Amino acid sequence: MSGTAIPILLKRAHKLPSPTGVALSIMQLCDDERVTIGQIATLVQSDPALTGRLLKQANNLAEGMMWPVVSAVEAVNRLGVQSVRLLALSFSLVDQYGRGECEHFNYALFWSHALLMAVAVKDLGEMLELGMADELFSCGLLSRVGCLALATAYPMEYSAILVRGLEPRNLLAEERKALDTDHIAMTDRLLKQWGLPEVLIEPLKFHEDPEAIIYAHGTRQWRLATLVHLSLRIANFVLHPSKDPAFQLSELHLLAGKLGLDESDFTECVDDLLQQWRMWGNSLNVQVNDVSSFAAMVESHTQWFKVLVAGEDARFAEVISDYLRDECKYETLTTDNSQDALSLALKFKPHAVLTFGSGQRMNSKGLCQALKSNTWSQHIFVMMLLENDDEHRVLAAFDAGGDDCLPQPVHLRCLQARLHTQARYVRISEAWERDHKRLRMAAEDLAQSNQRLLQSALTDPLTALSNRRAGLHTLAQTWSNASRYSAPFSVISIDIDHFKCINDLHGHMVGDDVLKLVSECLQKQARKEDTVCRWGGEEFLIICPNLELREGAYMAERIRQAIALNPYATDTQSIYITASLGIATWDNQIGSIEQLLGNVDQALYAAKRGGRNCVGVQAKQQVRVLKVA
Ligand SMILES: Nc1nc2c(ncn2[C@@H]2O[C@H](COP(=O)(O)OP(=O)(O)OP(=O)(O)O)[C@@H](O)[C@H]2O)c(=O)[nH]1
Repeated sequence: MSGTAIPILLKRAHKLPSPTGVALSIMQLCDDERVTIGQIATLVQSDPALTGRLLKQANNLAEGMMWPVVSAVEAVNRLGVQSVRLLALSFSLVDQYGRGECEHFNYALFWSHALLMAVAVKDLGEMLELGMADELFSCGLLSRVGCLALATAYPMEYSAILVRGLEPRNLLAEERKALDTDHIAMTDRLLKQWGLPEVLIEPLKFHEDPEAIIYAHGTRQWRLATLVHLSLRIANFVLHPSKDPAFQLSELHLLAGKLGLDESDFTECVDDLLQQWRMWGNSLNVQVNDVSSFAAMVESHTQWFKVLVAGEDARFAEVISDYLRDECKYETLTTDNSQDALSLALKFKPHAVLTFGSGQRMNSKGLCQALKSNTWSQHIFVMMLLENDDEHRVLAAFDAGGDDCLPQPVHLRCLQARLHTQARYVRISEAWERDHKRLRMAAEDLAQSNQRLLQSALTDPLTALSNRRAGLHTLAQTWSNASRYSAPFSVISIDIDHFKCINDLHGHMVGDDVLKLVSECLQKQARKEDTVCRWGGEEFLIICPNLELREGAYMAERIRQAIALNPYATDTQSIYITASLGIATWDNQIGSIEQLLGNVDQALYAAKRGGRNCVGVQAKQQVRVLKVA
């Protein structure tokens, strides 16, 4: 957190969410190493609501055991001291912060969402063996407590941000701009303060943006961060349904798949956790929606799967089509001839084609071959319904490019099961495709940022010339070319004369402008193949490949004149600028770049000593200064 915000936050620290009463006493007591279970249980008993909730949680854990947990001592024993501490904290926050001053912060929705995340992180986390149930529950419940903290500490300011309904990424940026902190940082701060395990806190930082996860794929930390993100998406799916629930669902299944959860296990688990969410909602007085089962939601959003039924027997085609529409909620079309089937496939873009018949109007084998030979239709799943399942017919169906076949009479339930698998495959592969596209875009963004970073690391910000580091790199390349092809090259150093006086007399801003003016002048004078760089302060270097000493000396002299003839004009006066230049050329005798640069320096110093505004030339261990008559 930077500058001004610390005092503001410190001033408002007392307004940040914190447990009170019995919960606070329990937390303090649990932090004492000598505490006994009996002491904690006595404290728990002083709060009947808390006792009831802990008993419920302990009995959830004890599911399948012969005797239910009935006393506070047993509950504390079963849950463990740390779990009791975290649960007391969580329940206390839910009780106290059900309402508040921040106008556009929906407190009821916040807790409803948090509770659903809590149950999701706990249930899925247990299934994936990522931690202890109660720790996972508290971690899920408080994973976005930073939002509540901002609403509590800055009610007016945060309300003004929330009313704009920003996307998560923009919301974070706005929070930082207006409050100099954000809800992710606040969550991190509070959870550390409340003593949640560090291994659970760290992954929470990435729960809104899984592409930013820094952990290696498949590690425990990666799985935790992905789990919390999945739980966030489940809670969003239930509480903030989008215009495209089928899309949201396919994203959920893809994420679950990444965590190794099988689709039917996942559906079952979500159904179970929705039930728990309702139970917890009642017990904690948190509002919960009356949602239909998750399995039913999955079922009702499979409508997008489109099937073209193309069969010679139009009546039978209608029967299949009606069944798929009514029972599976698929979108269907029927036809009884091959030609129409192709044009319908082009317009309707079905995910699957069911075809049967080998008469004049409908040639299912021919239709299958036509679909599989066109690029636009190759991917369509083609199922052929055969008159019987003799080996010859089955092999011929696959030879024609069919993806699957069923013998007639068709068992509609079997057909449904096969198409359902295909629909699931299509849904996952579409989601995968989107995921892949997002990753590719993220990789492109990263490559561009890296390129910009590299560029800025090699560029002088004031003059936009190559900087010293880039200059050294070019020198090394030029050196290696010269050694390989025995092609000479020259290096010219340019140092503005009495630059300190310009700064002292006219100020640094003018000094900067003069540096820019000189750099433009150098670029104009340099050849295309030369590299002009800012070597430091008021010194520049030009690396000139394939330039002998004689021509190099002419070029240096030309540059000197150009600088001298190009004064810097202010509104009131012209500032005359001169520079001293040194030049040296590579030859086989020079053993290193440092030696060559040393020669250029000698030439430059000679020019300075020789009265400035002139060119020093270093050749064959001799230095001379070119004097202009
Ligand atoms: N405005 C401005 N001044 C700079 C920058 N970098 C270095 N300087 C100044 O450049 C001046 C260089 O001064 P000196 O090394 O004494 O050289 P000089 O005054 O040019 O004298 P001679 O080279 O001996 O002719 C110092 O005052 C630096 O503060 C810059 O980016 N902008």
